[in-house]
Amino acid sequence: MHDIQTREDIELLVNEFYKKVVPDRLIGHFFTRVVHFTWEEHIPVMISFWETVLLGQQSYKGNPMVKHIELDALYPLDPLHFDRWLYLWQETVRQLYAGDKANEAVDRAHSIAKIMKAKIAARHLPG
Ligand code: HEM
Repeated sequence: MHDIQTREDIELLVNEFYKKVVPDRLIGHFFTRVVHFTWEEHIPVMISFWETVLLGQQSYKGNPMVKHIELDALYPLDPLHFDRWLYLWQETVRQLYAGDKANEAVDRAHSIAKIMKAKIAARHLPG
């Protein structure tokens, strides 16, 4: 088993991740019913995001925080959704890759999710 080294490695990771996400009972509906995006556009954005995070390519220019605040307004995102997302992400990374970048993919997802969860939870407070 090798480490994550190229955009193609990330492409496989993202595609395999979504094979688990789409039929998932807890979070699949966000991708199939809540948002109306096209996979042809979304997949390359996700690949670029992880290429930027892990391989330093600067190919992603966007704001995931804003996207998820908008998503939460359409259908409330709660901690269980984040836990499920992270579980499936970690499972997919571990199935495919081993090494520093693979560890980083898991760790960075957890730290980004923690920030997203906190910002979204704060928006759910009254007042
Ligand atoms: C509760 C867990 C999550 C759910 C249900 C979820 C769902 C989604 C959905 C439906 C979109 C498409 C939004 C749109 O195009 O309108 C999206 C975009 C995205 N998500 Fe998540 N997400 C979750 C957690 C995360 C986490 C933890 C990360 C990062 C580690 C992440 C990274 C991204 C990125 C980079 C995009 C693309 C934003 C853009 O278009 O610029 N997501 N997510």
